[in-house]
Amino acid sequence: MSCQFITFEGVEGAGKTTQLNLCADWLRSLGHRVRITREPGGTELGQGIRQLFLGSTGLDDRAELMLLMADRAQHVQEFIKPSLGEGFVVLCDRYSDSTFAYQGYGRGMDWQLISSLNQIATAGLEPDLTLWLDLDVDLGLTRARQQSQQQAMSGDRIEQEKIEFHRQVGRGFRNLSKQYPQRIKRINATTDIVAVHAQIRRVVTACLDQMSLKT
Ligand SMILES: Nc1ncnc2c1ncn2[C@@H]1O[C@H](COP(=O)(O)OP(=O)(O)O)[C@@H](O)[C@H]1O
Ligand SMILES: Cc1cn([C@H]2C[C@H](O)[C@@H](COP(=O)(O)OP(=O)(O)O)O2)c(=O)[nH]c1=O
Repeated sequence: MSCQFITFEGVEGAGKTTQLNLCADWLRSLGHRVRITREPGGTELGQGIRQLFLGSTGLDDRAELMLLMADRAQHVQEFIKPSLGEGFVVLCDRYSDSTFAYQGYGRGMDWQLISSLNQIATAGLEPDLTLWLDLDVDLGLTRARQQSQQQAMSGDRIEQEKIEFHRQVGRGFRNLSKQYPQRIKRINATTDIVAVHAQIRRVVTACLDQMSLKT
């Protein structure tokens, strides 16, 4: 297993962005060349898609899914693949697992439909490692809503979904981690920021060590 493409996943407010930034700083301090990015919104096209995705009212489920897939297709071709090709470690805030969790489990959309579209969008590119920040949905939403309040913003369209939607998303990530135990590593995100980062260091170090054993 290579360890160059790492994704961060989890429910709203799980700490993905905070941990991704800490992980990037740490990897850079070890001498790795790192690029950070996110979905939706990792390219110029994607920034427009992100606004439509988070801000539209009355968005149809299939339209929502295809916006996400258009974002991903552009992101993979324009940013992720070239960065990997240049030898960067790419840390990405959300990727395909979010679609299976939110649109699959949350919205109840057809799994096969998502898989087929995702295969087209990613051209088969899967993460080498996925860090699943496992946090109780209610706690995550509390954190996310506090953050929105501090920034004097109302939560986005997804954050405002009803609690049962978010619970389904949480179940989705749990089931995905069972389905892909080699790739998806669970991180206990209930502890403080430093302790969560320490867990991530251990998992990423193990992944990097495995890679160097194979080269
Ligand atoms: N381990 C933690 N304990 C308490 N608060 C945290 C922790 N990690 C992040 N936060 C806070 O929770 C909020 C959401 O964190 P963020 O990293 O943006 O999560 P996400 O990207 O998963 O939505 C922020 O205000 C952040 O400072
Ligand atoms: C990538 C992706 C994101 N999303 C949602 C999850 C988030 O609510 C939103 C992205 O917002 P973002 O601010 O990146 O999430 P967070 O606040 O958790 O860091 O998009 C999907 O529904 N499906 C997807 O495939």
